[in-house]
Amino acid sequence: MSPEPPRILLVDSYDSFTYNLAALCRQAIPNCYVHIIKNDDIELKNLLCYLPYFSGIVVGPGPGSPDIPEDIGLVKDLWKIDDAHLLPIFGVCLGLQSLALEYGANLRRLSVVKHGHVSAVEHNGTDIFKGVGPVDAVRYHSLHVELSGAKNMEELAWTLDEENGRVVMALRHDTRPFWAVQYHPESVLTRGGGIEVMLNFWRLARNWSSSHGRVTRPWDQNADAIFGVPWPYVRPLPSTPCIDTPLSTSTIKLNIPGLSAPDICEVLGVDDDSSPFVMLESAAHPGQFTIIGCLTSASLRVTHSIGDSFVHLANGESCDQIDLGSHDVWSWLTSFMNKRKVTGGSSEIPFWGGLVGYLSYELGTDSLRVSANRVCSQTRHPDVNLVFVERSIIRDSTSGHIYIQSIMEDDDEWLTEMAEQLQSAARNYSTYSSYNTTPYSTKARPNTSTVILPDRDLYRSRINLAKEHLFAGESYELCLTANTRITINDPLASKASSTYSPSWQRYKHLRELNPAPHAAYLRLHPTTLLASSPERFLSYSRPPDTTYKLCPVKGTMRKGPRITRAVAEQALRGSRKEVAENLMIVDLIRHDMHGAVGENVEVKQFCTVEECKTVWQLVSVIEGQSADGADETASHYANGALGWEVLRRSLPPGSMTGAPKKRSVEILQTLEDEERNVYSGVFGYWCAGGGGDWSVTIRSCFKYDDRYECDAHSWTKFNNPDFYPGVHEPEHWVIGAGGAITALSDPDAEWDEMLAKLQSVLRVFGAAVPRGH
Ligand SMILES: C=C(O[C@@H]1C=C(C(=O)O)C=C[C@H]1O)C(=O)O
Ligand SMILES: NC(=O)CC[C@H](N)C(=O)O
Repeated sequence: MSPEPPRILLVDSYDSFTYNLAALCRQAIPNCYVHIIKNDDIELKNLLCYLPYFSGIVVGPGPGSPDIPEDIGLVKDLWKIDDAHLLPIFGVCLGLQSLALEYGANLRRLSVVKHGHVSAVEHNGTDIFKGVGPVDAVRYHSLHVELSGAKNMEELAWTLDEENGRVVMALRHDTRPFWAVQYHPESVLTRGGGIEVMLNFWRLARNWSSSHGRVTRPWDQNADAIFGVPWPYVRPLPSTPCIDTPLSTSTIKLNIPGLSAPDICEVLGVDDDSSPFVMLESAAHPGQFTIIGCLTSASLRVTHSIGDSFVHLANGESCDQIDLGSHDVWSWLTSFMNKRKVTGGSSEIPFWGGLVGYLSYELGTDSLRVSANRVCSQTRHPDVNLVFVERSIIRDSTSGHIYIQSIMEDDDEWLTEMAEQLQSAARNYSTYSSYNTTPYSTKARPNTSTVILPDRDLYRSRINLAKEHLFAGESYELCLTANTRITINDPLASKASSTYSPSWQRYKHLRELNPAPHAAYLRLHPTTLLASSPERFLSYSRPPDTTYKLCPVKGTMRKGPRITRAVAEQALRGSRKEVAENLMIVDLIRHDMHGAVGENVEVKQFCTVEECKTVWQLVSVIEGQSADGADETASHYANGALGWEVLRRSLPPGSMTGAPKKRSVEILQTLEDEERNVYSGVFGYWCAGGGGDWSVTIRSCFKYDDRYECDAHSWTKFNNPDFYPGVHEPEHWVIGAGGAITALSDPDAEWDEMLAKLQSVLRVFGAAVPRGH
C-alpha cells in the first residue's frame, strides 16, 4: 500500500494571495494535497475531530487585525489546541501576528507601512532558516508584533527599517510545533526565504510528528464531506454535452489594406442608431485584430442583471425570459456555448464567431459575494450584455487582410456579396476620399455639454480615508475611482436616426484622440459603450495547449513634451511606490489564476514601461496553463469553458480593486458614491472555437438609453419612426476614472493622475478639465 500523501489544511483569512501559498506548499511538500477553508467556515471545536487527517496547517495572511474576531476567525484558537490534537502549524503575516498575540506579544502599527516592499531579512541560520542564505522578502503589512513580555516566543528573523526600527520577521514557539513569518514567502519577488523556508518547515514538521508518534489518518469519506476536493481544483462545469456536429466556419480572405475598421462599419450600416452594433477594435499598437460583428435581426442577445434568476434571450423579433434554474449566469452561458461549438475557421485569426459584449464591475463583485451598492431605481441595467455573432469581419492591421466569415449554414451567398461590397467600397473610397470614413463631424460645442466632475476636495478626502484603511491593515492597496457625468443637450445637433448615430460619431472622435489597442464600439441597447482601453485583462488561446494570459497595468504617468521614455522609465520602473503597486496586483493575479487553472502559473513579464497615446504605464504579464491538458481532454473545456472560468474567478479586475480583493471592494463601496456599472468591468469576446479576449473597461464612456426595454419588447423593436422623438433628447454619458491609492499616495498627485485618465476621454465631448482642478 502506498503511504498516505501529506495533507495540508490551509486556513484562508479572505486574502488575495492564498492560492500562491497553496502553490508554494505543493512545491515544497511533494505530492501533498492542500485543502483550503475560510477562517469562519468552521469553529475549532468542530474542526478538532478532523485534524488527524492533516499533516500540518498553514495559516495564511489577511486583511484586518488578529485582535478583531471577525478578521481572524478560528485562527486565534489554533494556537491553544490541546496536546492530544497538536500538529505542526506555519503562519504567514496575519498568521504570525495572531500567534504572537496569543502568547502575549504587543500588536503595534508600523510608523511607515510596508505594502509590496522588498526588505533584506536577517536571520540566525537555524530552524526554518537552516541552510538559508540572504533573504530579500516582500512585505504586505501595517501591523507588527513586539515580543517583549511575550511568553514562549523565539525570534528567528528580523529586518531593520529606517523608519520602523527592528521589526520581527519570523518566530517560533519554544515547545510547540508552531513557526511563522511576517513577510510573504509566496510573493513572486521574495528571494531566499520562500521555498527554502517552506522546505525547512516541512522537514521540522515531519521530525516533530515522528518524534511525537503522530501519523496522519488515511483520508476517508467523513473528511471528504467536510473538506471536499483538494486544490488544485477546477469547478465542475455543467454536464451539457457539446453538440455532436459542431458548426463549421466559412471564410473569404481579401487583401484590402486601404479599408479601415470604421470604413467597414459604415459599409455594414453602423449609422443606423437603433440597431445593435459591435466592434472590438485594435486601434493602436500592439493591437492587431479588429473584430466586427455583422448582426442580423436573428442575432441572439443575452442580457442579465445581477439578482435576477433569469436571463433575457432576445433577437429582432422576440424576447424570452429564460429561468436560470440551478445555474448561475456563468454556468448558464457555459451551457449556451457548449451547444454552439465552432470549428474550421482560419488559424490566422483569433475569432470565428461567438459572444461579444461586456460584463459589469458589479457582476464581479457579486461573485465575491459582496452585494452591489445598488441605488434603488426603476430601471435595472444589464450586468451581462452580450450578442452571439454568427457573421463577422476580422481585420488584421499588420497584414492588411480582411476575413469575412460566417458560422451560419449555407451562407456562401452572403459571404460573396459582402466581399463584393467591401471591394467596391475600397474602390470608391480610394477614388473619392483621402480620409476614408466620413470624418468626425459633430464636435460637441462646449457650451452644449454640461460636465459634472468629481469634487476635488471630496476625492482628496477619500484618498485620506483610503489611506487610513491602509494604515490599519485593512487593505494593501485601494483603486479609488469616481464618475464624471456629461449631459449633452444640443437642440441644433443632428438627432439619432436610422441614418445617423451620434454615438458612432463620438467613437470615431475618441479613436482619433486616444487611439488604443483595446478600443471598442458596443451599441447593445440599452447600453452604448465607447472604449479606448490600454489594458488587456485576460486572453486565452484556442485549444489545444491553451495559455491563459493576464496583463495588469498599474503605475501610470501623464505624457508631456519633456517626458521621454527614459524619464518615464525612471519615474515608473525606478519608483519603489509604482513597482510596489504593480507587484501587489501581480501577486493578486497569480492567486486568481492559480485558483482557476492550478499550479502552472508564471510571471512572464514584470513591470515593463509601455507607451500609450496620452500616458506611460507599467505592465506585467502572468501566464497560466491548466494541468494535464484539462482543457483539451474534457469535452466541456474544449469550447473555452476553462477560460470563462478563469474570467469568473478573476473578476472584478484586481487592478481596479486593490488587494486583498474582497475587503478592498467592501471598503471602496464606502468611499465611492455609486456603482461603477460598465466602468471597471470587462469587454471582449468568447469565440465559439474556444479562445477569448477581454479588456478592462477603462478610458471609456458609456450611456444607457432607457427607452429600450426587454420585458415587453425585443431590444431592437424600436426600429420605427416613432422611436425617434420629435423633441431633442439629451444624452447622458458617464466616464469613470481613478487610480491605485497606497500608503505612500499624495492626494494631489493622485487627483492629477485621475484627471489625466479622465482627460483622455473627456476631450471627446469638447470638454476639458477646467484649470485649477
Ligand atoms: C482606474 C483606472 O486605471 C487603472 C489604474 C491604473 C493605475 O493606477 O496606474 C492603471 C490602469 C488601470 O488598471 C482608470 O483608468 O480609470
Ligand atoms: N498580509 C497580511 O497578512 C497583513 C496582516 C495585517 N492585516 C497587516 O496589515 O499587518
